[in-house]
Amino acid sequence: MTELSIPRPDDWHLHLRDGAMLKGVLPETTRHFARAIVMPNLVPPVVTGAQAAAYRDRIRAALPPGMAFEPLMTLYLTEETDPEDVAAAAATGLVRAVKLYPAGATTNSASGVRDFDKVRPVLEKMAEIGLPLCVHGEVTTAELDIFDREAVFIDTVLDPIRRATPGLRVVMEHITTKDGVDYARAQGDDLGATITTHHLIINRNHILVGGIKPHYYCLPVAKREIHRRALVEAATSGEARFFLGTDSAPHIDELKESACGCAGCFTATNTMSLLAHVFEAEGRLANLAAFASENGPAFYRLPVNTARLTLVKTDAPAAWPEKIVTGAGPVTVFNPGFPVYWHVKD
Ligand SMILES: NC(=O)N[C@@H](CC(=O)O)C(=O)O
Ligand SMILES: [Zn+2]
Ligand SMILES: [Zn+2]
Repeated sequence: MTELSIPRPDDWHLHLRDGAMLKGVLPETTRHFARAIVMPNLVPPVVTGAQAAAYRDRIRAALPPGMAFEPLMTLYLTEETDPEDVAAAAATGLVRAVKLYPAGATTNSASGVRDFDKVRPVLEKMAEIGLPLCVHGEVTTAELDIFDREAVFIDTVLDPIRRATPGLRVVMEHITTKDGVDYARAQGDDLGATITTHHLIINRNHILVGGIKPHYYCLPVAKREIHRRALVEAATSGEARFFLGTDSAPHIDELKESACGCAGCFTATNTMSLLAHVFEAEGRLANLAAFASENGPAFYRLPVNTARLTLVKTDAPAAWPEKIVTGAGPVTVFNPGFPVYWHVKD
């Protein structure tokens, strides 16, 4: 097949940041995606309904002229979050999910949750109203090996939270392990899991072999090849519980290429080309629509987009800029390290 038409995709996990960075990276997403679940880990974080409304307005103001794009807002769960504020923000459709960051787990997560008993009333309210909880699933215990943090989180935090809060709808964000895939598959339809573009392409060798590659460093960190294979198999399976969340997370080069480089891969620009490549290599191009365009809306109880996106395979490799120039500084686009022949038709 050399041409593939799918419903316009959505990104169910995206970092847009704010200010000059927002302005610079937003067109990279809106070019291909109709909607995105926008992560709330700004500094300071988006905690209240009023802050989410103000952030949504800043995103709308930064949109390229004439561009239709719907930001789906999230709230950053803190130990002080007010269940009534969450419910009010969800009732108007402003807020589509609440994000749980264990304190210290990732970029800008210092205000995250330490004591899960403190957020129990919010979780119970969310279960009542059907509002999904999006979870960064890594424990932060200092002694625990960074490659084991997701698997241990599932057993010691995620599963107990779900058992204690019947009816709570949960999205395991950016799963990176076979353990995550297996756990997701064993649950009912109240659990979904997003998979990023880059975790379908890199394993931990890509970060470390032949010199350290800061642009491949993200959290959760890429794992062994058996885990990448499990993610590819899950993403391309067409199963309803797995959907695309790019976790495209821009950081300026200066902060990535540093003695203490920060976590995040920027994939908004070339995600659709990369996904078509991965799905074709599995012989599962027919399931790309499910993963990128259909399963996410079904989980979030939203309609599939009526507009469409066409991908074309050509003899010449697809080209994209090595870096996006933003007012905050240059942001390096994720480089898969191999040529990709699929590109999005204008
Ligand atoms: N994924 C990352 O490596 N970084 C994200 C945070 C996150 O999603 O954990 C970021 O905000 O930069
Ligand atoms: Zn995360
Ligand atoms: Zn993220």
